[in-house]
Amino acid sequence: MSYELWKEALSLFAGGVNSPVRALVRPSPFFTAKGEGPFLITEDGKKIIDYVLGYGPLILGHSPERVKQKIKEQVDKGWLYGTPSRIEVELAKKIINHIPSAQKVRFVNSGTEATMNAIRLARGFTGRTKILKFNGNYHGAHDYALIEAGSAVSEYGITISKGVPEEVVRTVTVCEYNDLECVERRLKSENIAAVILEPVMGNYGVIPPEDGFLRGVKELTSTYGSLLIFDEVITGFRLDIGGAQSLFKVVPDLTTLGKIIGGGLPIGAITGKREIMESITPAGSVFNAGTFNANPLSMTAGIATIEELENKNPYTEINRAAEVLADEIDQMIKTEHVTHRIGSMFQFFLGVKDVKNASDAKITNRALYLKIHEMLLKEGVFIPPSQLETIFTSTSHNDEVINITIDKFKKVLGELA
Ligand SMILES: Cc1ncc(COP(=O)(O)O)c(C=O)c1O
Ligand SMILES: NCC(=O)CCC(=O)O
Repeated sequence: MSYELWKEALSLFAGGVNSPVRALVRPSPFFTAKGEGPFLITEDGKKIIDYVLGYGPLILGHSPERVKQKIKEQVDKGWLYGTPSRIEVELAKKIINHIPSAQKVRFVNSGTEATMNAIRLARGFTGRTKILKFNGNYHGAHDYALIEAGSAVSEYGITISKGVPEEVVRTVTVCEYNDLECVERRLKSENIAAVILEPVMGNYGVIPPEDGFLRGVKELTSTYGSLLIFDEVITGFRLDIGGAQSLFKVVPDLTTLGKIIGGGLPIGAITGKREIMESITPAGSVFNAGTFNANPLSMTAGIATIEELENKNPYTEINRAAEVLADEIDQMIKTEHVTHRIGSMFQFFLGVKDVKNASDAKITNRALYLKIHEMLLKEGVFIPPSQLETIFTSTSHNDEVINITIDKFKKVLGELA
């Protein structure tokens, strides 16, 4: 049973979990025994409609048949070689084929590793040290990313993580999202190696770039000799098969990927312009290595997932599911709020009127959001346990599932009114 496992977990893990966002589930975290299509089946035998989807990777829902089959076939061939393999070549070709900025690829094991290495690469390539990031953007859990970050960092009230050295903090400068003037000021006055950003914010609720913001940052970085890194760990292969950069037609110098490209298995990738990527070891001297880099099982699940996206082009369908649900919720909430949706990502902000950056979003009524999360979970619907995370749809969220979800929202919001 979940509750007994939770009690045990509290004695085994810091805060009972292995990633902090998971501890926020109310009234206490449920333990999952199985994932199937749009559902999580808990250790208590409850079937729950899942809009968290592993925090983004599961664009085809849980355990999609073809991906499962391909993983099983790969298991028969072994799951770690310590040598190059045909499958990493195949997945890299798919990424280069779809992502406009991608000319070469380095596979790593998480989004965190991807942005950490992309930042080192930008520093090594430009010979500069400073990085410009945006308040509330989340780039994983390494030192250079844990400064005014979104997601669980902000949810737990951490501005700069303890343990990050002062010297490191001084190498990172921060602007508000959508504030081009700030970007220009910083690029002018500080010697910046790279600007890193989420092309659509997905770690402070969903906050889209304003018209001209991404293009403006691109122009400014090229004027001042800095590199532009799009962190597409969430948006890559989700907003479009070519990521946000295809959707907005702005091509960065480097792109970090993760989540969907591993089909639900651990993965990350740094990709970008050939001449920059050539600085990575052993071609260049910006060091990267990893026992598990380009792991055969992750490569296989990634290829199978991208093949499904190529063959079925499900974007209209998953976007529509999100649109129907987001619109219904938007109309049901009678108090002041904002709903942002882009493609199959959305989130609602309670008690605010206009949200264009993390400072605007900071004052949303998070306690009420959590209450809604808790009441929905009781009804069998799992939305993220934090206002700052994104609600995702997948190809498994069909009309029936969406309609059930709408009814559950109606019930919960009705009870709260
Ligand atoms: C935009 C972005 N970058 C990086 C990361 C870190 O990825 P990982 O959790 O795989 O380390 C995340 C995780 O959610 C993310 O959303
Ligand atoms: N939006 C942040 C994440 O998706 C990360 C998940 C985790 O840290 O467990």
